[in-house]
Amino acid sequence: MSKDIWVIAERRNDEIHSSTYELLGKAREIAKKAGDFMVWVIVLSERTMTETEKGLLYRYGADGIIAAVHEVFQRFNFLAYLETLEKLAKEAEPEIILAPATTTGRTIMPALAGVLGTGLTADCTGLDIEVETGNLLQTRPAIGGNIMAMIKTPAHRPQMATVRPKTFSVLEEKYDGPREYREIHPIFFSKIDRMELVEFKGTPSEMKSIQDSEIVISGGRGLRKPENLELLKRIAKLVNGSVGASRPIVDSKWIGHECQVGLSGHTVKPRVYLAAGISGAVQHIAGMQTSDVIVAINKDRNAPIFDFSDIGLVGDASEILETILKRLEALKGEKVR
Ligand SMILES: Cc1cc2nc3c(=O)[nH]c(=O)nc-3n(C[C@H](O)[C@H](O)[C@H](O)COP(=O)(O)OP(=O)(O)OC[C@H]3O[C@@H](n4cnc5c(N)ncnc54)[C@H](O)[C@@H]3O)c2cc1C
Repeated sequence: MSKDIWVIAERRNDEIHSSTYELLGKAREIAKKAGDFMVWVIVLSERTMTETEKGLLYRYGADGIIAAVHEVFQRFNFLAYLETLEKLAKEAEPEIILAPATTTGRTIMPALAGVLGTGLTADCTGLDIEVETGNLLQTRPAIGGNIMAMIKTPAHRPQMATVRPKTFSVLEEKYDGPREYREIHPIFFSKIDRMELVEFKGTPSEMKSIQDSEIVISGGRGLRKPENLELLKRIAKLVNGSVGASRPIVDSKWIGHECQVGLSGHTVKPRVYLAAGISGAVQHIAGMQTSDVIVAINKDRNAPIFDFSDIGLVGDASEILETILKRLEALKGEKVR
């Protein structure tokens, strides 16, 4: 009998979020290495899935889909999610359960691990499998990001982990597996209406989120004053990118936490990451080191950020940013205010 790896899908704005496809890619890699695993995606939705949605999940690595359909899943409902996932997991007994470390994943996975009597490794940055034992090798930063811990769960099943979005890449080659589909319509036994959604506040929508952007223009303490963030914003707007930040300037309330890159912020993997006035502390690097091209601006030529950069510019951040801005404006032939 095959063993199962589950990926719990993240849905946002009625779509499967990219973090689900990233986890599917990693689950596929683990299944291939272990040999006898099947990869399932668990989708909790208020409606039946379309053929296009199913096709994408299969293409990106799923052998099968379990869709739990109920109107309550229109929004995240903790009790309904927990009851459904607990029941499914107790029936199917998967070996491994993975979920994105999003607000939903971070809320439901610890509770699910609790009711299943197993452990959870949160915010993993690497996953692998020990083929002989089937133990999941879960890597995550520890002690403020200064060491990487490798965690195994040999005595309990399922093995559960969350992984930050943008940590893994989606499968490049099309996967063509068995394509099983099961749909269930849960009946709830606990009082799921004990929780009421009072209000839903999305993140400010004037710019794309840093995790969804192909270009992230980030600033750190070397910007010296909040007004210089304006330069980052104008450059980001011209290149259709987003503004990121190091932790000190988020702590100083120059910009919101949704923009923080790093260990206690977000992980990003854009095509271009520009770090202006950021020293390159290990906790910041943890959130951006897999970006395709890293450009750093720093007045200190020995700043650690240059060890991780493809292009390094030594000089004053605001002066260099102004030059970049002028050049971009000239190239575009327009002035964006
Ligand atoms: C548990 C934990 C979690 C953390 N999580 C995060 C996280 O998620 N994200 C994060 O960023 N940090 C995080 N930190 C903080 C981290 O350790 C660093 O303190 C932080 O990243 C430093 O931010 P910075 O580079 O902006 O500032 P600094 O380290 O002060 O660096 C400023 C840089 O700007 C340069 N500079 C100064 N003036 C100029 C100028 N005029 N022009 C150009 N360059 C100039 C300096 O040479 C220096 O390199 C965390 C720390 C801990 C302990």
